[in-house]
Amino acid sequence: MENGAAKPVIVAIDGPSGTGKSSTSKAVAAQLGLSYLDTGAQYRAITWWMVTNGIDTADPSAIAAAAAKPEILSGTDPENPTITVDGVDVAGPIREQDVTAKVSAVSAVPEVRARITELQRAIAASAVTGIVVEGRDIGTTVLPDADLKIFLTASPEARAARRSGELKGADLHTTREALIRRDAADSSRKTSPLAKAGDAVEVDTTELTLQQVVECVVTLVEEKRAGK
Ligand SMILES: Nc1ncnc2c1ncn2[C@@H]1O[C@H](COP(=O)(O)OP(=O)(O)O)[C@@H](O)[C@H]1O
Ligand SMILES: Nc1ccn([C@@H]2O[C@H](COP(=O)(O)OP(=O)(O)O)[C@@H](O)[C@H]2O)c(=O)n1
Repeated sequence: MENGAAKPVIVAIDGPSGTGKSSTSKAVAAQLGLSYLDTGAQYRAITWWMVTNGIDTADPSAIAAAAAKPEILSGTDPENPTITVDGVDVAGPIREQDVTAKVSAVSAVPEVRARITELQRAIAASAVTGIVVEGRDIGTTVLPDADLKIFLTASPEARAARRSGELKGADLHTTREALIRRDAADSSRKTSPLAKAGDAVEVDTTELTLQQVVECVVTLVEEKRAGK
């Protein structure tokens, strides 16, 4: 664009657990001066609130009835992403095992998805230079008009090895089984399941370093901006 600021660029990055969405999205956003939104953290935050407030996460109607109650705020600086629920910093607790085990059940409830999707669209619309939004249904449902859609994949073995590395030596087999179970639940739910958008670029990260994946996505964004 000649005069004034460039049009904000919207990048959607989806894929199963451990494919590199968060690390790639943060690095791409930081490199390109864009905002960053981790939508998985929002679903984890609402799950944390349900657990903390004694809501039965196996009861979809109880979850639906409480879905509007917590106030979830996401900080979108890729160098320092933050997440609070009713003013409480939950960045640590939302990564705990109990929340991880329950998040797929909570995120499958349509009232939860409607609430969180609305938040995500408002955040994306207010990003001045643009935003990288990562999750499961960003390209298909949340931001179907995104300028660029990426779908990251990797073998279950690579994903489990990455996750158990993070969880400080957690058993590889158990981690792999838990990942596969969560992916199956996320892919088979009725409301906006984990899926590749028809116009998404698929990148298999199994044999790539994080740096290679970041370079690949940065190049794709730059090509889009140049109108290629
Ligand atoms: N291409 C890659 N090669 C090796 N490790 C990676 C790669 N991409 C990400 N990782 C590592 O794998 C772990 C999970 O990555 P993360 O970005 O959290 O995945 P996701 O957001 O898809 O669950 C992190 O420890 C990250 O540093
Ligand atoms: N856009 C999104 C993002 C996450 N989620 C849900 O939130 C969970 C946690 O997402 P996450 O990105 O933190 O997952 P991990 O990278 O920790 O595996 C997923 O397993 C989904 O159940 C979703 O339903 N839709």
